[in-house]
Amino acid sequence: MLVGSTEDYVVKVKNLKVHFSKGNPLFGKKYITKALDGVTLTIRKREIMGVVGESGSGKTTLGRVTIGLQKPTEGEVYIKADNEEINVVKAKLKVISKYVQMIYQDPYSSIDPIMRVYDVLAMPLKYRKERDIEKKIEEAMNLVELPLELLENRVYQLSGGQRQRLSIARAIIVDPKYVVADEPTTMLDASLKGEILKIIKDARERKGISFMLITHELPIAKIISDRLTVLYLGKVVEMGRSSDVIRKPLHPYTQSLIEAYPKIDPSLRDKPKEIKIKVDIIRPEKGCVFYPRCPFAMPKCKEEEPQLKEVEQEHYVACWLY
Ligand SMILES: Nc1ncnc2c1ncn2[C@@H]1O[C@H](COP(=O)(O)OP(=O)(O)OP(=O)(O)O)[C@@H](O)[C@H]1O
Repeated sequence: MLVGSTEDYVVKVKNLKVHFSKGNPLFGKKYITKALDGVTLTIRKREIMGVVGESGSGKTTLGRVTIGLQKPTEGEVYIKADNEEINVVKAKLKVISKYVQMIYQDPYSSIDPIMRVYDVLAMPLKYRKERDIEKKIEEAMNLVELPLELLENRVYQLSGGQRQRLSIARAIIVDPKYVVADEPTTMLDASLKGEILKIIKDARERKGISFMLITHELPIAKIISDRLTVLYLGKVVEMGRSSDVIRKPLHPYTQSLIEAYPKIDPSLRDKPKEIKIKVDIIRPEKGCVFYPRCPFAMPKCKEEEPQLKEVEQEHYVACWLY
C-alpha cells in the first residue's frame, strides 16, 4: 500500500532510507545517522505537501532526495512528468532538473548578489534554449509581485523579501512540475512570511505546480499545505489533510508540536497543556522511535515499532495508542 496513494501523483517515494556514516574508522568507532528511515509518501498534482518536524528530523534530506540532489541508501523515488515516470534514483541530474526546482531558506546566499535581476531570470531560460524570454520574465515578475522596474537592478539592491520573491520567480519561470521550498520564510520578518506563502499558493494555482513545503513552524505549514507529513528522527509519524492533523493530531509528537503554538487553532487556546514531552532526543535501538520522549509510552512501545496505519480517512499515524 502506498500512503496517500493516487494515480494522479507527481512525486512518489517508497521506503526511503538515507543513512550517513560518521566517525573515523581508525579509532574503531563508526556512527550511523539515520536521516531517513523508511519514508513512504506521494505528492499529488497541484498539491502542497507540508513537511514538519524539529531540527534534525530529516526534512531537508527528504526534499533533496526527491529532486535527485542526494542519493538514498535504499528505496525508490519517482517523478511523473508529461506521462513519463522518471526514476529519480537512477536518472541523470540533467534529466531530473527539467522538471524540478528548489527554493532555499536564505535568499542572500542562494542568488549571486552582483547579477542583474533580469539575468537571474533569463539565465535558466537561455540554458534551456526557450523562446519568448521577455514574456516569460514579465509573467514571472507579475506572479511574484515584483515591479518590472527592478529588472535592471542588481540583486544586492533588493530587500530580503524581494530577493525571496526573485528566487521563487527563478524557480517557477522554467515551468517545473515540482518544487521543494525548504524553509522559504524562516529568514523573513513575520509581516513578509504571509506574502511569500501567498505567492507559493498562487504559483500552485496558476501554474499547477506541486510543492513540498519544508518547515519547522507548524503554523506556516498549516496556512497553505493541503496535507501534512510529520517527521520524527527520519520516520513519518503522522500524515493527513492539514485541517485533520491540526484539529485532531493523533501522534503525541504532533500534539506537542501543536501545543507549542496555542494560536494555531482557536479552539485549543483554552485547553490546558497536557503534552509535556521529555527533552532528550535519543534514538532507541528498537521499538517506537519516539518512546524515550513519549508521555504515553507503554511496554509494547519499547519492543515493537508501530507502522503507519490509516486511522481515519486519509489520516495516518504510527503509534500503538491507535
Ligand atoms: N551530508 C550529511 N552528512 C552527515 N550527516 C548528515 C548530512 N546531512 C544531514 N545529516 C544528518 O541527518 C539528519 C537529518 O538532517 P536534515 O538536515 O535532513 O534535518 P532537518 O529536519 O532538515 O533539520 P534542520 O531543520 O535543522 O535543517 C541530521 O542528524 C543531520 O546531522
